[in-house]
Amino acid sequence: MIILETLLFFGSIYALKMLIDAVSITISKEQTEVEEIMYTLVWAALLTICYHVIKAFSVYATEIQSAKVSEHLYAKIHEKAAALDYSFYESPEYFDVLQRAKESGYDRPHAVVVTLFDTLKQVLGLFAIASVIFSIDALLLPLLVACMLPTLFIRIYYSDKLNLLRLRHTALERQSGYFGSLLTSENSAKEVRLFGLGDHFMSRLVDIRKAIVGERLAISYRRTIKEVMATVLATFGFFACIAYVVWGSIKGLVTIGDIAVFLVIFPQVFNMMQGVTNGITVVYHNNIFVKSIFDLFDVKGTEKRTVETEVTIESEAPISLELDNVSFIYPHAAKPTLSGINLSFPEGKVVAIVGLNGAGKSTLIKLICKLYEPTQGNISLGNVSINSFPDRQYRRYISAVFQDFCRYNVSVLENISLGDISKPTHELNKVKSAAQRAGAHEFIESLSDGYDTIMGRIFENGNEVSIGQWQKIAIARALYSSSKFLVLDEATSALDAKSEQKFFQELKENLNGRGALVISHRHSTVRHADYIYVLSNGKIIESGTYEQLQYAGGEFASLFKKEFVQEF
Ligand SMILES: Nc1ncnc2c1ncn2[C@@H]1O[C@H](COP(=O)(O)OP(=O)(O)OP(=O)(O)O)[C@@H](O)[C@H]1O
Repeated sequence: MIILETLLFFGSIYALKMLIDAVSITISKEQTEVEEIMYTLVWAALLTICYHVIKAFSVYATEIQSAKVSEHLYAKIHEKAAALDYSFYESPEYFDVLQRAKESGYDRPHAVVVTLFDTLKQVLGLFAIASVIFSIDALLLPLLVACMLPTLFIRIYYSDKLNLLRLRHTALERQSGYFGSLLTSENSAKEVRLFGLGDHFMSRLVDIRKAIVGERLAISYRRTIKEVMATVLATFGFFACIAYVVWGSIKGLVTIGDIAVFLVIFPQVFNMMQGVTNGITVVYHNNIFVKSIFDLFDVKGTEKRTVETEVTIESEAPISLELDNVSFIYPHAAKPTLSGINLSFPEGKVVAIVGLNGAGKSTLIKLICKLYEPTQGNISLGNVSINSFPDRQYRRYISAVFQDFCRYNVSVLENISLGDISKPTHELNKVKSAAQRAGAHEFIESLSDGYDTIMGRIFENGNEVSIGQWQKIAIARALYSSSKFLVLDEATSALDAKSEQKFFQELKENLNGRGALVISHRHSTVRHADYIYVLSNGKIIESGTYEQLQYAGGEFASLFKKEFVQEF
């Protein structure tokens, strides 16, 4: 379409020149050649109409193309971010790459496509015009090109400078985004008001923004000065070309049609050359941003073996998840968080892990959920190393309620059924049963639309519920899955005492033969466990049944004695 559009443009210009020449011949011969004039006039009109029709459709085609490219890349960015290992969320460098890709995600590819087509059109148009100009005088063309080159070089030079600045500023941009979100998000709204932190965070935000914008504007200022100089130079050059052609017409070297056409197309050449220079600069500039997207696509997963073939666990008896001498050190951390952990987590049993803050309990859960690999030792499921399982298959065996569980702003039904998206969607009976076991059914029924109620306040008609009620939904989500093991990391911390007691009293029955790994600081929770491990500074220091540990009078007994007294 662009080629057709250019040919039509060139054709209409040429028909115009023929028309002027026909008119000037008529005047010089002092005889009227109406037929010839009408003929070229009709041609010029037809070509101009076709040119405008094709041009309109060409704009539409570009819109389709750019929308498709943008949507595709936008989807790919999110797909890539979701597919990367959890460990990437430990790395500030990854967040920088992700931030740059997200920044460039939607607008930049669109801008590249639109500008690319636009510039291509301008270049083809220039070729068409160049041939006309060439036919007037061969010297004009190189002169015109030379006029525009300094502007092009200056813009490319400063695009590079701005990009280097952008790379240097990514971390600052993230910081400013962070302080911005503290000022605007619901999560921080209460504390910001209560502690009067608004002005404090605002001044941090303003300082960062000043540093970012100040440097950027300083570069833009230097670029503007140089551009003005180059444009003045180019304009002198263009007017020198006009003088040259006018002089040629006085000498009788060019026809009236030629000079008329030159004067008609001259402003267009000027604009087109400006357009091409702008286009090349914009494509170059935006391409730097688009490169950020490909930098994200190039991020490789960790060195983990990727297993494709599913494993069959050959055991009729209940299986067990075993940790054998497992140690773990976080990337960039100085010392291990877990050392020499031996632990058994059998199907059908409730196992508890207790320990002080920072003992390594949540880290242990991350290893069990295969979000990290142990630095040493082995984790096996049904006597098969978990490294032999494809991630997807392994995670079908485990469901979890994390301390920082997700609050999905979708319907209650969807919220719970997200626990197992492989099940036929929205099996209301199974969802209800999970909600009943989590103690959530009653409050769900009291919501305006029951299980169809949209949760959270982000979307229209959303219903906010209490944190404890959100936690019950998260528990229902985990119970809805058909996994063989359930991990509960402080999963009942927001439940009222009555609900928590009921939940743990009925846990065994509600587990339907699954295993449950419970992390809790509460005595009332731990005492329901079949077996307890005590973790301290990343090591298991005691293990046994509740009675054995109380009797032993060690760390566990001293940890829970006080609370025991308080509770009763
Ligand atoms: N992402 C991380 N990178 C580096 N070190 C970490 C990371 N997360 C936790 N740690 C370190 O590991 C230690 C154990 O943390 P973990 O969250 O496993 O403790 P926990 O026993 O679950 O504590 P709590 O009872 O407070 O939830 C912490 O002291 C912390 O220093």
